[in-house]
Amino acid sequence: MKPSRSMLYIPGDSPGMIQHAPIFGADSILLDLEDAVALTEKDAARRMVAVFLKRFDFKDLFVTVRINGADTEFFEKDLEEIIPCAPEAVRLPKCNGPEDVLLADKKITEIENRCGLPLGSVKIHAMIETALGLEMAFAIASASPRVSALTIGGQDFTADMGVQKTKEGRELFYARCRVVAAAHAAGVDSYDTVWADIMDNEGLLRETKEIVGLGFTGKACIHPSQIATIHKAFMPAEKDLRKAERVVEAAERAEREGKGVVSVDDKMVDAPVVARSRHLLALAELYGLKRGEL
Ligand SMILES: CC(=O)SCCNC(=O)CCNC(=O)[C@H](O)C(C)(C)COP(=O)(O)OP(=O)(O)OC[C@H]1O[C@@H](n2cnc3c(N)ncnc32)[C@H](O)[C@@H]1OP(=O)(O)O
Ligand SMILES: O=C([O-])CC(=O)C(=O)O
Ligand SMILES: [Mg+2]
Repeated sequence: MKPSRSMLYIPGDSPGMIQHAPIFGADSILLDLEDAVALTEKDAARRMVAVFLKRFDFKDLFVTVRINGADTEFFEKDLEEIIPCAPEAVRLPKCNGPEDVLLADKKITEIENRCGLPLGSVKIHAMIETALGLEMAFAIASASPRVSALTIGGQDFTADMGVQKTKEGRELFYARCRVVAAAHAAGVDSYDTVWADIMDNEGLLRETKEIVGLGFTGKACIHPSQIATIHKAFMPAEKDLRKAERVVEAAERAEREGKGVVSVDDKMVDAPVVARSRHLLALAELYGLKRGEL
């Protein structure tokens, strides 16, 4: 298993940015054909992204492409040109219900068949960007086995709701909770929305710690300088890891000694506490902390 904490957006019509993608240290990248690309550049961007997917060595980066929405004239063309190049996933913006996923799924299946690609190999990351999409979040996440992540687009969601997007993010709190729970219930990953202020990495760190606390498995970003901050926020705090180690040790000792319940730091340790502790230790290891390094 590889970490999937950071996903860097790169405009699909910026070859200079795309060619540097492997050096930034992101876990994944998102070549954008949607809102980062002007209407007049849509065809050129699509062609450019297809050429990069075919010819460029992205090393071990997880490469996804954000196509244009099912309600646009670009949707079919995007799928026709991008799927044969076999990106790991396509991000589907503005999903309002399972029918949007099913439409993309059907088209992708046709193209995979035609091109001799393994069926189901190109995944869908479905974006929740409207109030209607939010109400349908679980149905969207479970519409097809091709969906491997739900993501929230905070700019579009707040625009749809007619509210302002703030750094504190109260207006997104319910939507974030609902998206992350729907994703988890469907057994898929969850990506939080971008932090728009590229000069304010302190704010990004605070926000990322919050969304990690809600259970998101990753966060999108728009600038290479945001990647390290996101990774820092995903790493569990040292004091929490030390506590988790004590909990797991105590639980293993109790099991050897045939005891049901033990206490650590004067607090009862039961099965969910042990499960959470093991999960935290596993995450730290996934994010690069070696055993015994604490
Ligand atoms: C609401 C939404 O849908 S958000 C998602 C869509 N938006 C995007 O994809 C935007 C992605 N980000 C960007 O395009 C840019 O970061 C911008 C326009 C916000 C700022 O760009 P710049 O003003 O060039 O930033 P800056 O001067 O700090 O860039 C420094 C270097 O990083 C590069 N860089 C900046 N952003 C990125 C990026 N996302 N990916 C790769 N390289 C990047 C620049 O090309 C520049 O490289 P250079 O030194 O070789 O010339
Ligand atoms: O993925 C994101 O956060 C960017 C986006 O489309 C939005 O905020 O509407
Ligand atoms: Mg959006």
